Amino acid sequence: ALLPILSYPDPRLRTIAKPVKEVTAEIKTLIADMIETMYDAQGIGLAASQVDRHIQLIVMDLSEDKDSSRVFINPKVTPLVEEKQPYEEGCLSVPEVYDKVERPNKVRIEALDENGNKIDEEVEGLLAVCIQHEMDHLNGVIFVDYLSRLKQTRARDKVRKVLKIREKQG
Ligand SMILES: O=C(O)C[C@@H](Cc1ccccc1)C(=O)SCC(=O)c1ccccc1
Ligand SMILES: [Zn+2]
Repeated sequence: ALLPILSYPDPRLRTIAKPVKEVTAEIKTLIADMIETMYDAQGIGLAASQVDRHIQLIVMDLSEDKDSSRVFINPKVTPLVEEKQPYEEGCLSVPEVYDKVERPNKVRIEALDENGNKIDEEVEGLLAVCIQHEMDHLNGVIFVDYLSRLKQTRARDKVRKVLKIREKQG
């Protein structure tokens, strides 16, 4: 089922997500709904925080054909390089706002997958950028927090405008 995505600056987006204790049937349903919602919103990632579920769960799919989704439960991300690189980011909770954010572009991801199997990978490029962006969501951080006050104000105005237009479109 499609889930409503919280929009910036909704304070619920600032909630700190709790670890997942057990991958229950309910959580497997949430995973499927998040993947469906991510594709419908044309995203490459989605954190549970964005659908108002405050548990440490991320889904991602960077593939062209949108046929290889990945699930990260209780993820831990460790930068593998000091140097930060800028990357043009977007966010499904801040629609139609794109801006450069500097992040390490090589990280180690430790997590569980949807079957409770351990994930321990070194990734770089867009996958590294995206997992850090999603991890931020689980910690109540949104990419606009890294931008200037002026850009944050412009982002708030833009989101308000976009949501009004989407409401009219029905
Ligand atoms: O809000 C989210 O977490 C999803 C977000 C993930 C993300 C994209 C790009 C850089 C960092 C994190 C999106 O999918 S935004 C929409 C999108 O598909 C996209 C935007 C910019 C570059 C590439 C993809
Ligand atoms: Zn986001």
